Amino acid sequence: MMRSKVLSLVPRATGVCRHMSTATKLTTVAVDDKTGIATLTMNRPPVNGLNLDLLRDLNQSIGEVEGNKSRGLILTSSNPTIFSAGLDILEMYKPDKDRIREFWTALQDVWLALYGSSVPTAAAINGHSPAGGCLLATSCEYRVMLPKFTIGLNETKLGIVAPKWFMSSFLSVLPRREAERALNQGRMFTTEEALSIGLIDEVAISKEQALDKCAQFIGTFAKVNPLARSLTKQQLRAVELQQLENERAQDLERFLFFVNQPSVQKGLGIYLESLKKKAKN
Ligand SMILES: CCCCCCCCCCC/C=C/C(=O)SCCNC(=O)CCNC(=O)[C@H](O)C(C)(C)COP(=O)(O)OP(=O)(O)OC[C@H]1O[C@@H](n2cnc3c(N)ncnc32)[C@H](O)[C@@H]1OP(=O)(O)O
Repeated sequence: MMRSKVLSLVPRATGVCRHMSTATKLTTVAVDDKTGIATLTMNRPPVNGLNLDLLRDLNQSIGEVEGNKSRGLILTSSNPTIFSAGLDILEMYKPDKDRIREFWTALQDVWLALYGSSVPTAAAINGHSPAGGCLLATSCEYRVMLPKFTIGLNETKLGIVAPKWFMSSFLSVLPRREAERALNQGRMFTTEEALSIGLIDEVAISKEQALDKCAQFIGTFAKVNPLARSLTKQQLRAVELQQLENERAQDLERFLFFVNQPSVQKGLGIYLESLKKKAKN
């Protein structure tokens, strides 16, 4: 059955996959007709850096999945080695004063939509997932990761501070003691370390297997009343969601104040240079 504007038909392992009405270019949504599960793929080369445009497209795609009665949402990346490199540092370095407000507001929107999503969510982490990438993954209810990649909130290593709501997602997955130590250290975990600490739920040997495992997780809710499940999830997550809703404006001002500090700008500039030098070598 056609559930939205269909742009193309692409066969997948589980069923016929319908590409939905994503007029956007940096994300795609494909709904499997057999399972009813939507796969949301980030596609912003080279590293899925979360800039304003990708954040806007993520918002639109999450909204689309919420609206099209999908049974669940799997978040993944089209890049074979990077889930997301986190926030695009170019948005924060020597920022345009209007754009950076829109950027942070769009990031808040993405977190509220994903962490608060009414459908079951899972991340197929098919590559590195630092900082904002880890935020996206930990906002989902389940995580499956491929071997030999890294994940974590490395902000302190960059001389920046993860906001409270980044920490909320992290704390919804890790025990407090582990989360506190990792956040203070800015620690990046290998896939194997992430599994042993509980930051991810499973390891998969391929992206296909990761998507299947995510679909299996979402399938575990098949016999659960959807309204009861979604109200339960929303109650469990309500405190953190409400806190950001209540403090959105202050959170934005705190971010702007912090990011515009000369020492923070200097640190971001040095970090960007080091990334570029690494890319050249
Ligand atoms: C009191 C409370 C106050 C609170 C105030 C709030 C304060 C601010 C909070 C901000 C929170 C920030 C969250 C973030 O997400 S910051 C971003 C963190 N991300 C990283 O550290 C990742 C950096 N990248 C990497 O480690 C690697 O690139 C990666 C492992 C992802 C991939 O490696 P690979 O070797 O495959 O690719 P390259 O390193 O060669 O990169 C290719 C090009 O992409 C550029 N790049 C990479 N990452 C970023 C990025 N995050 N932003 C912008 N650009 C990025 C890299 O420079 C290369 O570019 P060129 O090809 O032009 O050289």
